[in-house]
Parts: sequence; structure tokens; C-alpha cells
Amino acid sequence: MSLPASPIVAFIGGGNMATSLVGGLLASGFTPDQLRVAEPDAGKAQALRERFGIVVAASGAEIAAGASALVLAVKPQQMIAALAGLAPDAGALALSIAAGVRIDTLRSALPAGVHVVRSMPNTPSLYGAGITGLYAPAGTPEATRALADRILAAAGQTCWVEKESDLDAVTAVSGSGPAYFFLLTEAIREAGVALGLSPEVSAQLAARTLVGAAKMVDAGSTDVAELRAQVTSKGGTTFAALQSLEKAGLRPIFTEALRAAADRSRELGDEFAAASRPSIN
Ligand SMILES: NC(=O)C1=CN([C@@H]2O[C@H](COP(=O)(O)OP(=O)(O)OC[C@H]3O[C@@H](n4cnc5c(N)ncnc54)[C@H](OP(=O)(O)O)[C@@H]3O)[C@@H](O)[C@H]2O)C=CC1
Ligand SMILES: O=C(O)[C@@H]1CCC=N1
Repeated sequence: MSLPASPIVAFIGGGNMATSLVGGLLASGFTPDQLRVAEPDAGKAQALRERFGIVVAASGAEIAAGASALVLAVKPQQMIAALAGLAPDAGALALSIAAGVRIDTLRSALPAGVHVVRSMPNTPSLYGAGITGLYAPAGTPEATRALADRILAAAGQTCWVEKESDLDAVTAVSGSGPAYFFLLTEAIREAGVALGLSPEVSAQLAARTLVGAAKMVDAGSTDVAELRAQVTSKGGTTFAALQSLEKAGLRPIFTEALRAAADRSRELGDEFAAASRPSIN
């Protein structure tokens, strides 16, 4: 199967993540007539029409047929209901961005012949600065993988993992990852206030330091450990702070925190799988 020259992409769900992907696809060369969204909330639907000039229907059943790809962009707990009644073309891609919902669960709610690919994007996708982990089962056509990659590359970088269970770790590292940096910035802001700075000044210093450090990492030429070493003068202030953080066990604290996130991702997968099975009685 080769990719159509102008694939039609239908989004099931028109919320935060779908909006960022639609914007990214249009910026990357897709035309409005190639994109469709199913969104039941009338206000969100109208906002999408006005902002992007695309077709927005109330339900996925109205837009699935004829699409090369369906992007499944509803909340995990809404997914099975959202897939009911869809009639995608045989050979179409069903690209899920939902946390925790496994491929077997998605397949159970979709017609046979649809190629399911799973991904875990993150909220910087809203600004084209995302990183998305993707997984496709063995036997997925190369053209299908290429279409999935092209869709998510519109919101930032992509990387492919070897096993579906790796997506639990991807969710822990990068799916939930922005929140770790936001929490760290909150803690630095509060520590600045404890040192006597006004909340406004401390907030500005902490936020701009986060942005500046991110830009240095984004420059891409130097490893983060080397960037840290460049700030750490011998016996200086940075060394004093880092020694305190290492002594407090910062690294094992993060190892434990990310394991908790990955465990929760796996639990969600189990819960959604159980919920999708027809009840015995
Ligand atoms: N936001 C994040 O940080 C990240 C989110 N994700 C994943 O992306 C997915 C979407 O997240 P996000 O965009 O934040 O969620 P949103 O709630 O912003 O968007 C989902 C949209 O789908 C709508 N919807 C609900 N049921 C249906 C249906 N049957 N058919 C069509 N649309 C429907 C919802 O409407 P209504 O509100 O009326 O229910 C809502 O507008 C989730 O599965 C999440 O796990 C992945 C990585 C990061
Ligand atoms: O917290 C969550 O479950 C979702 C998935 C990754 C980011 N937010």
C-alpha cells in the first residue's frame, strides 16, 4: 500500500491535543480540505471551523469513511464509546494518542482491516515543540507507519519504540514529563521567596531560567550533564546546591516517581481492557 498524495486525516475529538495537531498539519503543508474533526461540543466545533476553515462534524460516524487516517484524540475513558459506529475504510490507519489504551482494546472496538498504531505525545505539542513516542505492531505496512509519523511530526519530534509496553515508560518520561519541570520551577520559585525575594521577582527568575535552560538544551550541541558542568564553578554556589540535592537523593526520588507513573499507565491499560470486554452475564 502506498500513501495517497493528499491523505485525508479525520480527528475523533477536537480538544487540546487535536487542535495542536490540526494547526501543526496545516503549517506543515496539509490543506484544510484534507482535515476533518468530530467534536460534539458545539462551542469547540465552531471555534475549530473559524480558526482552521475545516469540516467539523458532531460525530465520528460522519467523517470516518474515506479518511486515510483516524486520529483517536478523546480521553481514554471516552474511547470505546467514541469508536462505536465508526466505519473507516479497510486499510485505514487508526492512530491513538490516548494514554494507557492498548492496541488490543482499540482493535476490539474497530472494524477488522484497520491498522492501529499507538502514540504518546505531550503538551508542548500545542506549540510544535512536542516529543511523541510511537509503537506499531509487527506487520504494519511501512506506508501506514510513515503516515502516523508524518501526522505526529507536525507537532514536534517523534521516536519509535520496539514494544507496546515501552509506551508506559514513554508516558512516564515525556507524556507526564512537562509536569515535572513545572513542579521543579514552582519549588525554585518558592525557595526564592524563602530567601527574601518578592513572589513576582522569584517567579520571573525561575520561569525565565527554565526557558533559558531549555533553549540551551534545544541548541542540541551539548549533553545536559556537560551543560550542568559548565554552570558549576569549582567550589562555587552551584556546587553547594547540587551537593545538597544529590545528598537528599534527587536521582532515586525521580526513579521512584517515574516508576509510579509507568505503573499507573499499565494499571490504566488493564482497567480499559477490562471495561471493553463484554460483560459475562
Ligand atoms: N493533554 C495532555 O497532556 C496529553 C493528552 N494526551 C491524550 O490525548 C487525548 C486527548 O487529550 P486532550 O486533547 O487533552 O483531551 P480534551 O478533553 O481536551 O479533548 C477530547 C475531546 O473529545 C471530545 N469527545 C468526547 N467524546 C467524543 C466522541 N464520542 N466523539 C468525538 N469527540 C468526543 C471531548 O468533548 P467533551 O469535553 O464534551 O467530552 C473533548 O472536546 C487523551 O486520551 C489524553 O490521554 C496525551 C498526551 C498528553
Ligand atoms: O496524566 C495523564 O494521564 C495524561 C497522559 C500523559 C499526560 N497526561
